[in-house]
Amino acid sequence: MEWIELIIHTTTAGSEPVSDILMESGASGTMIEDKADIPDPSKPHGIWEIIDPKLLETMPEDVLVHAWFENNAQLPSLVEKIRNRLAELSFAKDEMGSLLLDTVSVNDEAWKDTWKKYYKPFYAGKHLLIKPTWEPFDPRPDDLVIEIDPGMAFGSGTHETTGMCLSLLEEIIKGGEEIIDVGTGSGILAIGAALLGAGHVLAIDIDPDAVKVAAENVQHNHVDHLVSVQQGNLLDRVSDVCDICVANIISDVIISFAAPLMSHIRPGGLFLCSGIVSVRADEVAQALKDAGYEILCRETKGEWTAFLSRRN
Ligand SMILES: C[S@@+](CC[C@H](N)C(=O)[O-])C[C@H]1O[C@@H](n2cnc3c(N)ncnc32)[C@H](O)[C@@H]1O
Repeated sequence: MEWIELIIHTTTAGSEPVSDILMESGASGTMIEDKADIPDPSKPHGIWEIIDPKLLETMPEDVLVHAWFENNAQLPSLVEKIRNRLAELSFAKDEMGSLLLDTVSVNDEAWKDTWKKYYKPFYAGKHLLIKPTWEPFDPRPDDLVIEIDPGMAFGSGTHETTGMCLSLLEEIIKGGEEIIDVGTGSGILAIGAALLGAGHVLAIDIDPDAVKVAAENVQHNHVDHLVSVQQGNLLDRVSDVCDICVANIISDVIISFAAPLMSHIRPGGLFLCSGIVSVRADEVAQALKDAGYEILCRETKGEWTAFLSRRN
């Protein structure tokens, strides 16, 4: 398969809106390259030790947003639409930078390696450390390390929607819960839940490639006795009932899935949903309330919203 990498030149202020345009256009992943994200190495900083000291010297002056798309017949018209949305963005907001768009062709192997260049260990929540499988790193004694190779699946942990789920899971898992992870992607949330003390996690994805990647990651993290991975459309072939359901999927799916999901959550159980573009958050909140959930918390990061709700 051939992949096309789009590179947009912008500013720190422009990086999130540009990244959101690319994700909403169907990018397999985005990566922001911004010098401002790198802590000053001369000052003591908890995470500097996990960043390559040479990184800063090699970084470009512009903020670059990289995004990867499968090369197919629709790509030229998609790139045109992205150009139009970037033009609208520069018109609507100041300080977005040049918004120049470069394209680079990359084959499957090169795509994997490109990702790897930017993917470094980082903390999501207080104790959850996301570590690419190939990166050496000495964790702190109380760290819970999720080793991930996302491959072609979504779920490196760098996306806001995943980050919000991980930190909320860290707050709500007390130990022994039965959990269903709908749209598991790389398996990152399922593995995190298992490390946090869940009794069992059922991880489901519609995409067979994601199921394969998730199963490999589950095995790599030695939680295969706690996590079962299976292919399926939402909970179509599932009869399990859980204490917590987590779903990092798009708004439309959450809206239509909230009511039927109820019968899979025990009374008093929790539904954690993410992947909601904030402009649609009120619509999702209404769907949750209409289905009978009580919203316990609403979190926003960048342009994204997550809800923690309870089945009463
Ligand atoms: C945004 S990714 C989330 C991946 C991971 N859980 C995370 O938080 O990073 C959404 C995942 O949902 C899966 N998905 C989309 N529609 C689905 C459906 N109807 N049933 C099951 N999985 C679905 C996609 O294949 C994708 O892997």
